[in-house]
Amino acid sequence: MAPFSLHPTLDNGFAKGDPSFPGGTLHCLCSQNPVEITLSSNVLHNHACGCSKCWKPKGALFSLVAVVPRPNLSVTANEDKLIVVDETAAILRFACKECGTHLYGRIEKEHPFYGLDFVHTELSDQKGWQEPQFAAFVSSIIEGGFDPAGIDEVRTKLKGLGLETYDSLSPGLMDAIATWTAKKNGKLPA
Ligand SMILES: N[C@@H](CCC(=O)N[C@@H](CSCO)C(=O)NCC(=O)O)C(=O)O
Ligand SMILES: [Zn+2]
Ligand SMILES: [Zn+2]
Repeated sequence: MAPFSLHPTLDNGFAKGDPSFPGGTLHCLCSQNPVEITLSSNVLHNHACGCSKCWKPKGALFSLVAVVPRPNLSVTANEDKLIVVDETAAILRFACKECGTHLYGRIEKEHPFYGLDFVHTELSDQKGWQEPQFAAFVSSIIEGGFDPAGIDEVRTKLKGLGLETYDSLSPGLMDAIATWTAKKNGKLPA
């Protein structure tokens, strides 16, 4: 198998975050007039995502993506450079039109994760953000062109980093989605 990069933050191991970290700023990769967002809290559910929609740094197989309550996110510089990459997706991903970096993803329709914004903490210069908790949508990297013969090696590397691997989201998040659906369709009390 040719060498591959899971993600620059994962390849050589990563440090645990600081549970009392108060939040900070994230910025796109433009050298001039970068778009900046400010988070007023740490993130939750940080995870590696192999899906084709989440933003990945160049050469990486995975995205690192986390959520933050929507009221805790504000765009604090150069908002005029943001565009939505796919208006049809559930998660509307706001990207810098110059460098292509996704700053945040927001849900505007009825959805189990309505009220949570999706962010990439690697875009921050600060330390203390929650560390990755698991790897999601691992098989989806094949949709992106990864050789299926190498997928066991990918799962082994992720597990070696302490990240359990799933081909959708983690059981906790899948249960949260199922609970939301059951309440919506009346199978469970709202
Ligand atoms: N195989 C597909 C999977 C795409 C997918 O369903 N992605 C998830 C997770 S993104 C963050 O964890 C999702 O919820 N997508 C909704 C959206 O992107 O709007 C693929 O690889 O494309
Ligand atoms: Zn940019
Ligand atoms: Zn994803």
